[in-house]
Amino acid sequence: MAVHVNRVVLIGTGLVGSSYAFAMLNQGVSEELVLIDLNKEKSEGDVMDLNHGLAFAPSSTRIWFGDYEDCKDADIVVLCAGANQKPGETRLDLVDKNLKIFKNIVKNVMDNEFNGIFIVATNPVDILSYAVWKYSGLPQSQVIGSGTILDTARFRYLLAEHFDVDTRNVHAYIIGEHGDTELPVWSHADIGGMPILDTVTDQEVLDHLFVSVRDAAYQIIERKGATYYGIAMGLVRLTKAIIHNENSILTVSCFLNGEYGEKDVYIGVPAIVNSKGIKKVLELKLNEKETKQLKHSVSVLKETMYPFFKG
Ligand SMILES: NC(=O)C1=CN([C@@H]2O[C@H](COP(=O)(O)OP(=O)(O)OC[C@H]3O[C@@H](n4cnc5c(N)ncnc54)[C@H](O)[C@@H]3O)[C@@H](O)[C@H]2O)C=CC1
Ligand SMILES: CC(=O)C(=O)O
Repeated sequence: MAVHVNRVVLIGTGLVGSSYAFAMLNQGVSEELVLIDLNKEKSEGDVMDLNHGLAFAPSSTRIWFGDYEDCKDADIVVLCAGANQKPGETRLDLVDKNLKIFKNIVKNVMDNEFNGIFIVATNPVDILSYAVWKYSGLPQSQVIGSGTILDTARFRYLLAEHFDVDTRNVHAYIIGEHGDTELPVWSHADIGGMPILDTVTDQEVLDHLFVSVRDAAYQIIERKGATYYGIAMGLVRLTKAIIHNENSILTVSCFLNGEYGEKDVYIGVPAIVNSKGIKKVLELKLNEKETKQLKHSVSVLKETMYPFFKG
């Protein structure tokens, strides 16, 4: 019997993509990593540079500059190609430009009979995940957006700082659009089994923590032009959940088909992720305020994307 060699194809090796490739190598996640980008020179340079680090990696990875034919045998295709936000731009402002880029990329991938899992990182990530599902014709379970994986990580970090505990002991989710209408699920946030709302009752403190999460990307973009390390590590976490068939719960952008009373939208919610992709969307019991906020987030996404998909 032939031994399966796991292969990840990364399309878009800019700041996010190359940080992802670096993190993949450092964590020894896949046996093969293929880089594709319009900017061939830059990508070839990355391949050389990454290969020179192999002697220090925890396990061996074959890395090369490839083309769309390499998608045929891939387990995962990670999409980081496209425009990023300039200072003052929202993620939704990128929709037109990046949808055009994605139509082309997804066609090239599917022309090579790809039947693995798509991971989408490019913004606006919820709308582009919906687009990848539509353009590819793959089942919804095989298209996963990074959703609020990064926002949730930022939230956990800021809460950990506030309470002076290890980030990994904070259990709290940001859900909704990966963008300005996202929301914190305070009703299910706990540290070591103790609900945060039992300890903090000052709404101003809670609001300040959340706003710092929601606006983190703007703060970073103002300072250094782009964000990439946090998302790169989040994408690697997601890749590992798929490659190792982990059944891990992550806040990713997935298709809602009645969950939370919503349909026909990709949005960030907790879901179980394994080698088949999205195994199950978890439906948190939200309070009235959270339910309203999620509904608003869904409607903003639909209003933005439907003109591109519904004639
Ligand atoms: N989901 C999330 O949490 C996050 C998402 N992002 C998003 O990731 C995306 C990438 O950001 P950066 O890496 O900073 O941008 P970048 O400009 O550094 O890199 C984009 C890359 O895409 C390539 N590209 C463009 N069109 C292509 C095509 N048709 N085929 C192949 N490659 C193509 C470019 O040559 C470039 O190398 C942006 O949309 C950004 O907003 C960024 C941070 C967090
Ligand atoms: C750019 C972006 O989406 C983020 O850092 O959250």
